Amino acid sequence: MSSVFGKPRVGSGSQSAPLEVNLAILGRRGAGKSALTVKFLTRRFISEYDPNLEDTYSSEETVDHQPVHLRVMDTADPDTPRNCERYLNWAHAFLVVYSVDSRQSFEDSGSYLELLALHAKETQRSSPALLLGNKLDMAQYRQVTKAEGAALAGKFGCLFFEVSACLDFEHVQHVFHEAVREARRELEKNSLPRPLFISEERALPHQAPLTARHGLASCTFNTLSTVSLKEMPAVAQAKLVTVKSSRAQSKRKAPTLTLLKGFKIF
Ligand SMILES: Nc1nc2c(ncn2[C@@H]2O[C@H](COP(=O)(O)OP(=O)(O)OP(=O)(O)O)[C@@H](O)[C@H]2O)c(=O)[nH]1
Repeated sequence: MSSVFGKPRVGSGSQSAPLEVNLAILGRRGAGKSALTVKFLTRRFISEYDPNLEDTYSSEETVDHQPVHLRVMDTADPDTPRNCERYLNWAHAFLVVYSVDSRQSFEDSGSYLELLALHAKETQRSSPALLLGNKLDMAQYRQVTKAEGAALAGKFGCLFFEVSACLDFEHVQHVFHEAVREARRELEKNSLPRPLFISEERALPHQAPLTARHGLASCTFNTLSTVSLKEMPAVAQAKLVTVKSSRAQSKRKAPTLTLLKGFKIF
């Protein structure tokens, strides 16, 4: 299992091994994280999910003619984010989702973006985030304007899209592929040769864990509670379900699809 979650590889052409990209979907409960994930993987909109299940799915994609092994973690933070390090340290890119008909979900998305910014500062390693205003089909009940979404994204320097999990698949796919492109850019940047330093070996001063220094892994999220790192499950324990999108898209080839969050898709 550990090899499944191994080190990312950056390839440049279709001949090379697939690029491996881990993508985490964050957002308040009910924002539509599962619906978007399932839409992307299967082209279908499914309206009911078990909100307490968190799964990581795997899909073979082709982005800009390059094969990509994409893993998508559909997170399920309870009312307060818990054990955020499980995705902060795992993902190469993040989709932060709010619902255009929920002001509260928009505010929470801002807190998630702050959490990501703080983590990037702390680790000196930034992972791109994309902000998604979901449920565009519910625009008549808007509580968040498009301009507000764009402004929040601008504040954190991330891409912004309004989408709907129950409208066209192509738009949702485009957003996921944009996340792959962003992750790829970052991975390529990090894989550039770095200057070589030869320094005297010295014991590192004791470093307090990230949690203790900035309260980051404790995921203080507005008024949220503190979380013990010991509770954090290893990512490799996450259930991995492989959905090949080409098969998923064909009813004939895949009469019964792999279960997603306990739901059979026919
Ligand atoms: N109209 C509409 N409803 C949506 C859309 N996306 C999700 N929903 C509905 O919103 C509700 C919540 O969607 P989920 O996908 O379960 O949301 P989530 O963010 O995964 O929530 P948790 O699983 O609780 O973390 C469900 O009833 C979905 O059917 C959308 O784009 N449009």
